[in-house]
Amino acid sequence: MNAAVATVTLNPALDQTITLDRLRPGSVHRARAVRVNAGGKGINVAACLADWGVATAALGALGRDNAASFDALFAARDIVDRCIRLPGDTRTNVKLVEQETGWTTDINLPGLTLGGVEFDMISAQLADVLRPGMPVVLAGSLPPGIADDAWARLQAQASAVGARVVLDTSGAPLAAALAAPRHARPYAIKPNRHELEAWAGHALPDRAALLGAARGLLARDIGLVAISMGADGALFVRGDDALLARPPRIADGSSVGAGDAMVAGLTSALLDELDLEALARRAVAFAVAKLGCEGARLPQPNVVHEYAAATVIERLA
Ligand SMILES: Nc1ncnc2c1ncn2[C@@H]1O[C@H](COP(=O)(O)OP(=O)(O)OP(=O)(O)O)[C@@H](O)[C@H]1O
Ligand SMILES: O=P(O)(O)OC[C@@]1(O)O[C@H](CO)[C@@H](O)[C@@H]1O
Repeated sequence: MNAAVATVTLNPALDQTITLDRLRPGSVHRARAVRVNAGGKGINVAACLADWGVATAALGALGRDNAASFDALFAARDIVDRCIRLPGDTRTNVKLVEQETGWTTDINLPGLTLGGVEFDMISAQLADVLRPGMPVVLAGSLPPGIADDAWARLQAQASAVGARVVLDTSGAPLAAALAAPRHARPYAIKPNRHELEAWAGHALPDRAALLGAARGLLARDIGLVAISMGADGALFVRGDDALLARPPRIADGSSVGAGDAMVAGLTSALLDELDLEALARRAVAFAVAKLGCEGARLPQPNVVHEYAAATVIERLA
């Protein structure tokens, strides 16, 4: 199968979600429930895209010793498995969900150490799937052993063949990717508000500040900026157009993976060459739809279409 989209996850994870009444640091807890899902940002994006019917290849590095959940996910969703396997275990990230408050506490581990050889193997896998115009999602943190410019380097590789990079990362790797030469910058980025504030180095307290930051990024040749703001929705800015998209319903419980579903929706909209409003509706609808499901999963397309139609759009001057 020729993939229409590729996702790269350099630091995937098994997500262990533990439900508690309430987190009380320093005390013994009796968990209500636990589940484990194959995850990591790019893997989650691939899973949502596959549910939407987009032929997707997942690239990255998995530990050989606990790869079964990933193998099962790829097989069940028809995701093209382009992940290299390394000795050892993929990290397990712990998500503590409090029933009383609805809060989630994430404990994300560092992950398997990768070296230059492994990075080159992943880059070779990417070279093999890249096509002009193809959306390529680069997502998540970088594992130990990988330099901060890893996303910037894969971005340059993808841009060189005319692929469109959708970047979702934070901290130093985001800064390095945005500082790349103009022709090798990402086509689209989806920071959440806090990630963008960290990159900007100051608070972005209101809509005007967020819009200003987004326009500053467009001026650096980023084609599309989506700033997610949790239950408040997201700001989408492209060219002269800017809008705020609010979810049609507020979901309870863990919001883990909502951002990844949003990236998947945005990516599918790029494939379909949607205009900005339709893209924003699609992206928010994917996120809201995912919030009703366990793990990285979308419900039937008609549910997503209903959420897209009900997403509230406000055009910004
Ligand atoms: N409680 C909620 N109810 C409805 N929609 C939500 C809620 N939380 C998030 N969303 C939707 O999901 C989108 C992405 O959420 P968020 O801003 O939390 O992303 P994120 O920080 O990248 O998430 P994560 O890293 O946990 O996947 C939001 O823009 C919004 O559309
Ligand atoms: O440590 P990173 O790479 O920043 O984030 C990893 C992670 O929190 O992201 C996904 C949710 O977005 C989870 O599946 C996974 O555990």
